[in-house]
Amino acid sequence: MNTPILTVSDLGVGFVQYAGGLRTRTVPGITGLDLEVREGEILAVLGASGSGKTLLAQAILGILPHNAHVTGEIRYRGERLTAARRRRTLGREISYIPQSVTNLDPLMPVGGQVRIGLDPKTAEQEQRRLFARYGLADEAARLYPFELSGGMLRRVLFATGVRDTVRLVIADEPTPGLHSEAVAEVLRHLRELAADGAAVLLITHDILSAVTVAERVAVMNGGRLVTVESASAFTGEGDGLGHPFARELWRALPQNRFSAGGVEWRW
Ligand SMILES: Nc1ncnc2c1ncn2[C@@H]1O[C@H](COP(=O)(O)OP(=O)(O)OP(=O)(O)O)[C@@H](O)[C@H]1O
Ligand code: NI
Repeated sequence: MNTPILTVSDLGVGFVQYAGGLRTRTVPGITGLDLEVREGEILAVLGASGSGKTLLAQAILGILPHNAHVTGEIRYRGERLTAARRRRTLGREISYIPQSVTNLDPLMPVGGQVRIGLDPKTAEQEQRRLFARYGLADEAARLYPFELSGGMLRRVLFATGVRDTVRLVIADEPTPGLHSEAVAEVLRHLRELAADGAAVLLITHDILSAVTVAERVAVMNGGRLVTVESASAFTGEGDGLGHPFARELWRALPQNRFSAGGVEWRW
């Protein structure tokens, strides 16, 4: 059995809001969430907009907004992921592929952004290697983000996020707005990282990407983890899915609507 890389136990994220005067109230963002990702595995986290997926990523990375209050425990390779441990591991062993290309600096050529955090002696060479790995031309290193297409920017995000030493990859919606070939390419890159032994947490609301690339699919709704299903159960009419919510998601896909065993799907 592969070793657990990331273990999240009873995670809670709440937001402290002022309710008039000095009174505050806590609005829940994530409640009682448990999950584990093992080396070499892709776990997809699937959920509608606002279900708490990005909050989960931000909680792991320690980059939640200041008004957020976190409870529960996050372990990386068996040990608590404290602020000190994050400083040592983020960008080296733990890599983050953010939801938005606005995470790139608009005022800096992309080659320089890929070299950030690399050993200065070998940074240039390593950046070229990463560009080659992600199908970016050498000359693109001198370009600014606004000069690149959406698909190329996604590749730059991979090149900035991924290091040789990586053991945990957190990718937050790496495929929106991409045409199907570019989506397949992003998924292939995630598969490669898992094949190299990394644990991959793929956050997405695209059920087809999730079931194509992941081994297991965690379904979130309203800040809670509803169920973790085997990706292979998302097939046919979804009868192998353990939880009715997962079956409903699967059967609601346009291409599955008329295949629900002769039962007409409600519109
Ligand atoms: N700074 C904040 N203060 C208060 N509430 C917040 C804050 N940030 C996020 N939330 C709330 O937490 C909930 C979960 O947000 P989150 O960004 O994790 O959703 P998501 O599943 O990533 O959605 P999407 O698919 O749109 O990216 C949302 O209802 C959001 O309104
Ligand atoms: Ni999000």
